[in-house]
Amino acid sequence: AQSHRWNSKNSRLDRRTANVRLVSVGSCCSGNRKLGLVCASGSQSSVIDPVHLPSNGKGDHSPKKSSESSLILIRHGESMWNEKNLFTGCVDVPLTPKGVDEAIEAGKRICNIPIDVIFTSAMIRSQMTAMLAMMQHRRKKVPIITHKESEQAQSWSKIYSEDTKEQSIPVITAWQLNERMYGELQGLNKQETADRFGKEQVHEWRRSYDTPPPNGESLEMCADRAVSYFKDQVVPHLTAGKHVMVAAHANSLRSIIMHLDKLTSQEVISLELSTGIPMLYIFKEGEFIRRGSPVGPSEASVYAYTRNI
Ligand SMILES: O=C(O)[C@H](O)COP(=O)(O)O
Repeated sequence: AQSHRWNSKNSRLDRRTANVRLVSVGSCCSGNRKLGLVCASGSQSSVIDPVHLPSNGKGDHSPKKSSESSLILIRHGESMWNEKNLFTGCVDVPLTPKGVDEAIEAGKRICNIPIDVIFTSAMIRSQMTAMLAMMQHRRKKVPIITHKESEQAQSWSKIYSEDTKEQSIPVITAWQLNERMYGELQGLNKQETADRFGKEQVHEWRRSYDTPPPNGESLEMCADRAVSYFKDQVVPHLTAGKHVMVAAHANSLRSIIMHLDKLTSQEVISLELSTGIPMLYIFKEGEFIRRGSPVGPSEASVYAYTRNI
């Protein structure tokens, strides 16, 4: 398990949900597929918060309409430059085999959470993470990257079957969700850079809100594009009752979580995201409620699942 700190004024999880895991506990008597949470604290384990997905008798467990939507945020799995401890930013590098495994594991953790639309950045490490995670999804719908970069791209990628479309999940790629541009640090080794410029200076570049790296983006500048895109393009889907997954990057997601959790520029300094660990929010009546996060380096990731999804 990787170390993970999610310290913020709004992220004090209900300890009741701490250290629980989402598991399928088989079908209950009415034939509904019941999902529950196994509270794995200590030696005791019990199923809490059972969730019933209505069955239409054909084995389809599409969630009943609810006033809630789920939002999954996930940082890409380990990339080849994460492994080399290099500043990556907007350099488009792929996952390592470990990053592939992290994406597959993430998919197992979210395999029962409904997903209707996926957003990724324009970078392969976030797209690989989304696709690999979706290979584990229970509904086995096919994630399809949408192409609207030109009229020809849009017309040449058209799907001419409503049934096939029904069995697909649109994947929308957006440069606005790319990692913050690390400027003249891109490609440099993080430890060597700290040795050269000082640990405090590099920490300031990496984690502060308004101090940009040399000729790069500050978190604030990254937020200007990532949070604006989230509000304009992602939130309307949630408002329409669609369940959304966003696969992106450490800092583009830090800027979005800062917005969701209303973190101050001081609090966001301590917000760290591990590679490949999904985080769950519930969107309800215009508000975002954190429903799960990894609670610590040695505990299973936490998904407190609401009754209505
Ligand atoms: O761009 C990178 O180097 C990593 O994705 C994030 O780097 P950071 O943890 O230094 O922000």
